[in-house]
Amino acid sequence: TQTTRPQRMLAAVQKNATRGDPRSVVKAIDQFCRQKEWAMNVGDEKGCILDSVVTEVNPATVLELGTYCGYSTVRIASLLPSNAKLITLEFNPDYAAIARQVIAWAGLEDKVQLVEGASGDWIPKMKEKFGIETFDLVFLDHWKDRYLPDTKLMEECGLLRKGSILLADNVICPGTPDYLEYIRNSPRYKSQYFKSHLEYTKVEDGLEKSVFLG
Ligand SMILES: Nc1ncnc2c1ncn2CCCCCNC(=O)c1cc(-c2ccc(F)cc2)cc(O)c1O
Ligand SMILES: [Mg+2]
Repeated sequence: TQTTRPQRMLAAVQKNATRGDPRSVVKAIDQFCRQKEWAMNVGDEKGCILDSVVTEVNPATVLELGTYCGYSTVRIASLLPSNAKLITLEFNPDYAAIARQVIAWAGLEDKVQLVEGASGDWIPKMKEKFGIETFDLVFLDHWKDRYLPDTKLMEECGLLRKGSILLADNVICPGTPDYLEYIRNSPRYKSQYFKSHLEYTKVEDGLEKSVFLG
């Protein structure tokens, strides 16, 4: 029977990457996506911007919305200090099953909690279920029409503190116009656009980094 693209991506990781070596996992996925099949990972170009933001923030608590196959999960978790926690939400159980194996191959399962379900359902439960006060960094990479409602939800649930950083993928392609309009015009955020390209292509895309001012 036919395998899925995430299954073929995992096979490429298990074939070409070294267990316990997150950089080799990232490299194997990028090679698979450039040489074999495009896939919607944040990719190597935007991934470097992601890395620089994670390193600058040095977060103790991270929320990732939209795990997919775990590529950005591995990039982020590999840069976290030992006591830091990354919670990643994935709606699609098939993607989640692959992501768990990718994260395990990278040896990062102790830093990552992958939760299956919709962001709108889980954001209100973060404090009670995971003992989270606030998130130092949120990486938005899920349904593009959920970026705005989920940001408002995080504000309402008190999950953001003065200085919390939101980093949003795909603000140009596929695009998140309502989110951009809100976050760039709200007096409660200071935003910065990092121009880049849609993963593995020459199409323009970028990351929007926003600081919550409280
Ligand atoms: N916990 C949760 N709650 C709600 N939704 C949830 C979720 N967990 C997952 N999802 C559902 C997200 C499904 C994937 C989201 N990402 C995308 O849709 C995405 C698409 C492109 C793309 C660009 C140009 C093209 F021509 C085609 C595709 C690129 C990207 O970098 C993307 O991140
Ligand atoms: Mg994306």
